[in-house]
Amino acid sequence: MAYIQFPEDFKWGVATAAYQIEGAVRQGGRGPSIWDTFSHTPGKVLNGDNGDVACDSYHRYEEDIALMKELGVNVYRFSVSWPRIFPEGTGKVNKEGLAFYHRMVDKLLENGIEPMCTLYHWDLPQVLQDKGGWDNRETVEAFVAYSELIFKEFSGKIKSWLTINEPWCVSFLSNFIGAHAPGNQDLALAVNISHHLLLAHGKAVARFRDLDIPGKIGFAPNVTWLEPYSRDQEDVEACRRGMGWMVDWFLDPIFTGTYPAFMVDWFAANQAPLQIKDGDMEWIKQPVDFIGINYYESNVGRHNPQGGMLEVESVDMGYKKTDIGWFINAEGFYNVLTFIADKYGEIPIYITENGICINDGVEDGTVNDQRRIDYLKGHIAAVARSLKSGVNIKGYITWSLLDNFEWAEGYSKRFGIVHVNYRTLERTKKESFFWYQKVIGNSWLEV
Ligand SMILES: N=NNCCOCCOc1ccc(-c2cn(C[C@@H]3NC[C@@H](O)[C@H]3O)nn2)cc1
Repeated sequence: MAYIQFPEDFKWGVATAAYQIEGAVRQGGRGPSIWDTFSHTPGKVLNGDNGDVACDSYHRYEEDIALMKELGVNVYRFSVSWPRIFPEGTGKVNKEGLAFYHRMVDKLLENGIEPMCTLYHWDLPQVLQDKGGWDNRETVEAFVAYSELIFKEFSGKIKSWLTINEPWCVSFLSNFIGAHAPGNQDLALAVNISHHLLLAHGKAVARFRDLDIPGKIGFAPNVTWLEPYSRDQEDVEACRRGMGWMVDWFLDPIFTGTYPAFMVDWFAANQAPLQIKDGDMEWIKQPVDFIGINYYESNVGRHNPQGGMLEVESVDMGYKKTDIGWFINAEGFYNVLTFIADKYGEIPIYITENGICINDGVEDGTVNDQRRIDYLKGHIAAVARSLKSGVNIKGYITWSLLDNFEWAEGYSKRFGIVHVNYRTLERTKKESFFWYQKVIGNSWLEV
């Protein structure tokens, strides 16, 4: 049996997010978020599911941390629920909310697990949405004030910070495609929101520096790889647009201080002009200490004038699919990681999300999710291959510890290495849990 050994200081972890696991939405002083509103709007979430209870991790976090301890992770990536801290988005602070996260972070530290905190994982306070949400520049300032409070409150306890999770999902998926909260379908609005998200990120990073908070800060874009179906210029350019939309649009401004011109022009031609105010790009290009990369799938892309706003379509090449219908292609993971390293240099990278939707259930007390083990093995091998190619990857954090509320798919789609019975809230360690435990324990991959 051959082994791929990971670097001595390589970190292994699991990830979750507040709205997807906490529940207790009307407990502990929490205010409503846009996902409370969206999930309670008929037709928005499969089966009418919502995050009211989820995995009840607000009450069961000690059980979840015990699972992490058994797993052997060094890092736990979680998110703070903004409306649990500021029920109205700004103004009065909910002390019960702060106390909950102190209890949770203290328990992690007691167990030798490093907390990695995502400040924004999609649960915008509804009061701010009622005032325009991310389309309103006041929300940018509200995010900076919320970030400052959390920086100061947890300074010294939390030393790894992520500002915004998957800004492509927050802007385009949620305000152009409309599949996520708040469910708008307006490209110009989505482009403006993407700019405000980057501005909020940059201003929060600047505040982090000004406050001299110990630790490192980054953000977590979701990325994909689009392989051209042919070498026809039309197919190559169509794939460039698809990657430009999800990757370059969010990384170029931070690393170069400019948006990719070909995408600015494409959006303008689609009646969605980018509106930048003086000084915005200076804020956005604040240096970050690392980037979190969230990767799930890649596609083969082809030009199609009827292929949506970008005129690109995915070609089914017969790759295996996950239970959410995404293609499985670890080669694409390697390709996008080396693309990012080639374009943006030596910036340290954490894989902050990688995982697979496999809906296997519990049979005789076991969940035999071999397909998840196969996916994780192939994608962790792609991380090893990228490391060998010089990509500066510092850690791998799988999505997710627990089956949880998968947004518009509700509870029908399971990403966890631990199964959750949503009626009893019983946790059952899947076979992938034990497989990942061995990988972490040895910090090597058997191939
Ligand atoms: N591209 N065009 N699509 C056309 C039509 O799309 C409709 C739906 O699209 C998408 C695209 C992407 C996603 C997605 C989900 N996760 C997983 C979460 N990551 C953060 C964490 O909370 C996980 O739960 N990452 N990405 C969902 C839906």
